[in-house]
Amino acid sequence: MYILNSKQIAKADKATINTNGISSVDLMENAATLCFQWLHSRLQGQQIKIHVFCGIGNNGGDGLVMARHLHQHGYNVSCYVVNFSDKRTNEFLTNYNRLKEIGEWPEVISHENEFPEVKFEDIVIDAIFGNGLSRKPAGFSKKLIQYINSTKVFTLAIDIPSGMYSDKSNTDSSTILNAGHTLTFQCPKLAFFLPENKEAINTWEVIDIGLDQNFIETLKPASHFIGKNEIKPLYKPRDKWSHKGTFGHSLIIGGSFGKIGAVTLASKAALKIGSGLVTAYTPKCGYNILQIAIPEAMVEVDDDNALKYFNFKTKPTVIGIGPGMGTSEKTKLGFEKFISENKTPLVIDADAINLLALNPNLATHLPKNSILTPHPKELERLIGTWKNDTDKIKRAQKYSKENNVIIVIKDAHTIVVNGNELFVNSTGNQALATAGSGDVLTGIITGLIAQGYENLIAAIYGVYLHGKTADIASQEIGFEAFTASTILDYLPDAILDLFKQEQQQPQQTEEEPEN
Ligand SMILES: NC(=O)C1=CN([C@@H]2O[C@H](COP(=O)(O)OP(=O)(O)OC[C@H]3O[C@@H](n4cnc5c(N)ncnc54)[C@H](OP(=O)(O)O)[C@@H]3O)[C@@H](O)[C@H]2O)[C@@H](O)CC1
Ligand SMILES: Nc1ncnc2c1ncn2[C@@H]1O[C@H](COP(=O)(O)OP(=O)(O)O)[C@@H](O)[C@H]1O
Ligand SMILES: [K+]
Repeated sequence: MYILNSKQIAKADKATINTNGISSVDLMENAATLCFQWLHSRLQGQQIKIHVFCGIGNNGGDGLVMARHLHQHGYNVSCYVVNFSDKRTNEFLTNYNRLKEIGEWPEVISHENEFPEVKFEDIVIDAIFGNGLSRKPAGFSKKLIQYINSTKVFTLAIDIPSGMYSDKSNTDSSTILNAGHTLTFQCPKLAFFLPENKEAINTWEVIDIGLDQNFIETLKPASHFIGKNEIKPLYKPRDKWSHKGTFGHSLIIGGSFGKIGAVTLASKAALKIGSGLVTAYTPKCGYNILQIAIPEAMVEVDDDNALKYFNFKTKPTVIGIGPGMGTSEKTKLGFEKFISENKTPLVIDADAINLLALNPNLATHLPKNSILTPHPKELERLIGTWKNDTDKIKRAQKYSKENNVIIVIKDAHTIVVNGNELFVNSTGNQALATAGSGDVLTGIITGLIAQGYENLIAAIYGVYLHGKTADIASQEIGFEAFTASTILDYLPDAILDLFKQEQQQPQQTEEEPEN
């Protein structure tokens, strides 16, 4: 599914109206009615006080439509116009009149003295600012957002929490409404996945308002939300006559004294995802550990307690390098020599990223489409300190383009960056916040490339499956007891799940609407 930016959404709105013979007011009526139905199916007429705060643009228009339906269904609702400007859109005015026609006059709020009392047990519908936000809220609209936030009331945001831009940073979180749930139109917004918005975005789901898909294709959107529908077609079925040689040879380079576990986990993961052969290349101190821990793997050794020579004999299909490797001087020198001579596809993680960051010229030697898998701290070493999360993405895109590499920005929402393209992962949860889970990801991606998955696909697919293990396992064992080894245990379930029930609407809510 595409992630459209605010300009693309506005264009798609216009194109749908122009070519599909639907008026803008009808598009709004459909969109907002779906939002009303979402709430109605949950409340079933309960007399909870509902406050609908409407701006003066089309987001406000949505709020007015919802207020009308809520009144007509007998809810206890108060509707307010947040009068931050004299401009009103036609669709707003049409729905303002429709509300008046049923005898309901919205209250106009033009000053902070006019804020209604909002109680914790009420419900707020946030239709103040939507996709047309052009600057951060100020004055009494900012105060209103802060007031609503201070009540901790449940807030249903329409399209996007007010004060949040869909595709760029508003780093002043005090000007963003904290939504309990967001009903977003047509597609998820990039802002939902940025750590800086973690207070404002909680659960969300997409409301399909039927924008013209053919037109959206012509926009060639560069950002994608990766769910099961996107992943399933990537799966490569195995031929009956295939043999271990068909599925490539992964070489995992890493480990140092006290950190052989990292290379062990990555090697196991490469095997478990289906690499035909796996060799671990590690310091001598790792030999017995690896041979005992993984009977399926071969082991080659380097110097005593840390890597130095990087002179393995294996001829691998792909190399995963970095887990547990350390950054000692001898390892650094050996690594630099290795990178400047190596031509084999690479997955670069952990200390290999740290060493790359220490010597930026090395990146020019990386084979095209090498994959880097930094966690936030490693990313900062690589691309420098960012001002905000959109700056972070821009810097990663620049690094990716300059060096022809793919960057996997690991986080609660992992984003795969390939030049301008972004692939936002939909799976994973806080169970993965455990030592070694990144090492396992390195092994998974390496093992996928060994089997013939293209590098970009291996990164997207690997990140999805890695997260999926946590989604499945946490239903059965919770978060705490999940360890990096649990990822390996649940990889079979994650793969088989691709062929189970069809994907539902992308959403981050646990319940389905009742009919
Ligand atoms: N048919 C359709 O198109 C459909 C659209 N839909 C709905 O429309 C929404 C987009 O509507 P929209 O474009 O009218 O923008 P919206 O966010 O309501 O307000 C813009 C107004 O706010 C103003 N403004 C901005 N920032 C400000 C600030 N900080 N402080 C003060 N003022 C500020 C801005 O002023 P300006 O920037 O021009 O100075 C302008 O007057 C979209 O999110 C969805 O909910 C759905 O119904 C589906 C069908
Ligand atoms: N809260 C979270 N939600 C989802 N995924 C997470 C969360 N915390 C961590 N992860 C995932 O776990 C992995 C952690 O990687 P990393 O920090 O490199 O671990 P390690 O160095 O211990 O191997 C990444 O894939 C990251 O996306
Ligand atoms: K809103």
